[in-house]
Amino acid sequence: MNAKQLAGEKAVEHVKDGMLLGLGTGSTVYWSILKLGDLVKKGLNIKGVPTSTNTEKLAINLGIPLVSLSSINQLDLTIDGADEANRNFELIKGGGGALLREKMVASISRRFITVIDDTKMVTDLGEFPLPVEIIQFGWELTLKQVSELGSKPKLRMDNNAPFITDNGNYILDCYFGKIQDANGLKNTLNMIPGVVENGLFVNMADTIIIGNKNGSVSTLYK
Ligand SMILES: O=C(CO)[C@H](O)[C@H](O)COP(=O)(O)O
Repeated sequence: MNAKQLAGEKAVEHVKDGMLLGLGTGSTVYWSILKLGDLVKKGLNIKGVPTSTNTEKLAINLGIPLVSLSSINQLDLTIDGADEANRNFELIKGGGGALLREKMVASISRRFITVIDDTKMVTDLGEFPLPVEIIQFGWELTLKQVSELGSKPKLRMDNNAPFITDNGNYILDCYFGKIQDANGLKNTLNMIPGVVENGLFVNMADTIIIGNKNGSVSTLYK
């Protein structure tokens, strides 16, 4: 079993019958969703809110009942991946481009479990370029304003055309170097008018489940 599968499947042990779940996006939480699909077939009663069209399709194929974000006030638990995590439980997310919906879903979750492999646990955030979702209108201006904060933003591409998020927006991938004040940077970025949201998740994750190369799994609680 690979490290992502170990972490993804371990997280499902925290799921209880009757829960409303946030379903994250990516190749690690994929294993959680697969496992949930198995359990639903065996009678587990859960409902999920997907964080991307990819996750929505996967959940529908597996027979996991879904509800819309607008129809609920709170989720019991969200399971989602991350691109980097540190010991303060701060995360960089958005490598898969789903950061906006992921953050909206995480924001109404009583618990948020992050599932990662051991390569993603870091001392300082920032080696992974921070994804920033921006609107298409005037994107070059937004890129300039983000670069003035001390980063080197690059417009994310997909086969020679800009990558478009599920929300119809662009993504800037931004190298800031070591991120010392994740909360400050998160708030500063979101004050730029063309920025919709960024991939810094602060005070959201309460549990980090790490799949290790040697086949073990570590769980960190905040
Ligand atoms: O934030 C995300 C998508 O927007 C993913 O959770 C993150 O990119 C990790 O993905 P993976 O588990 O495939 O490495």
